[in-house]
Amino acid sequence: MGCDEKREPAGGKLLVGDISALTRDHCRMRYPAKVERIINEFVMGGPERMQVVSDFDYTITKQRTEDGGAVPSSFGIFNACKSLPENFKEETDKLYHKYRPIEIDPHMPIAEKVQYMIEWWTKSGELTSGFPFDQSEIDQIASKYKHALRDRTHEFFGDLQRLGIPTLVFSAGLGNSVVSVLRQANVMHPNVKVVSNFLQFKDGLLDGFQQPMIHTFNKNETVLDGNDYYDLVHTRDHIIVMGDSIGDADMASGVPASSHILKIGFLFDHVEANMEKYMDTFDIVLVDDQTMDVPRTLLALIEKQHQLNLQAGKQSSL
Ligand SMILES: C[n+]1cn([C@@H]2O[C@H](COP(=O)(O)OP(=O)(O)O)[C@@H](O)[C@H]2O)c2nc(N)[nH]c(=O)c21
Ligand SMILES: [Mg+2]
Repeated sequence: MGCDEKREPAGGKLLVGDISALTRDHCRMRYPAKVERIINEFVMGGPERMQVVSDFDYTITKQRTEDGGAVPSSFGIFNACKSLPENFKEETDKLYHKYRPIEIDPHMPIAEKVQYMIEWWTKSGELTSGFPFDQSEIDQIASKYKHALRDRTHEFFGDLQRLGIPTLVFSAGLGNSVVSVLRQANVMHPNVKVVSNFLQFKDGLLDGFQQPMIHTFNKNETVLDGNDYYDLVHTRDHIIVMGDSIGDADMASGVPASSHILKIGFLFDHVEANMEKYMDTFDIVLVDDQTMDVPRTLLALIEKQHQLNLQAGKQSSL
């Protein structure tokens, strides 16, 4: 805690009880006072100290659509492509049934799981090898799902661009699908970076995934170490993390310990059974909220104060 704590936004300290998006029934917080403190830090620090880190599948895409239609994951979009070899789906399904239970096993230590995840992504990469493939196939399937993003996603990415806030979309899925959906939804602005597994080609044929491999348990800022994006964000110590899985809450691990991190979790499946764990893990838990309204509210508060500061700066220089 620095001397920032004694400073307050121009209109006085913000209270969570006065922020209507945070007082709605489906918005839960275990420690509202902590959320309030972080929001005030964010507002005082301004956009130049902010960064956003978001999961893709079922965080940027919806967990539930109006027409009840299922939204495929990024791997699911690839699996729906027509030119995959006959046995591809069968073989990757076998891997899924073997490794998925390990990924979500509540009893196995993470260190042990990591080896299995490396095995899974490696074998999946091997199956994704040795046949011709065109990105346009992914684009065609992805175009059907560009409307399956959370309501006001377009506005949210617009806010982030206007405020110049670096936004990392982190996915242990397939980057080619992630970028295709984001591009076709017109939100792939220059401030947006996708870190994920991208297809690799050799001699005109698929050759697995590019390095570094991003799997469930290294999906955090430590894998960025040393790359350009790390240089861009490592001084931005005010971080909004958004995800739908418990593991997503760790996406900002690797940033300096002094950072202020606000974790937003979207909870949809088995709400009762999962609530306790989500409340332990995320600062704000949004239950069946298929919008970007809460993160947008935070950005609006930051922008309002920023504009007041700019105006005050102009007046004092007159
Ligand atoms: C290697 N591999 C991993 N997965 C799953 O893809 C998920 C991608 O991880 P994520 O990016 O954290 O996405 P999420 O938002 O869906 O959690 C992992 O959690 C795995 O369960 C996979 N799913 C499919 N269909 N095929 C694969 O080859 C495959
Ligand atoms: Mg997800």
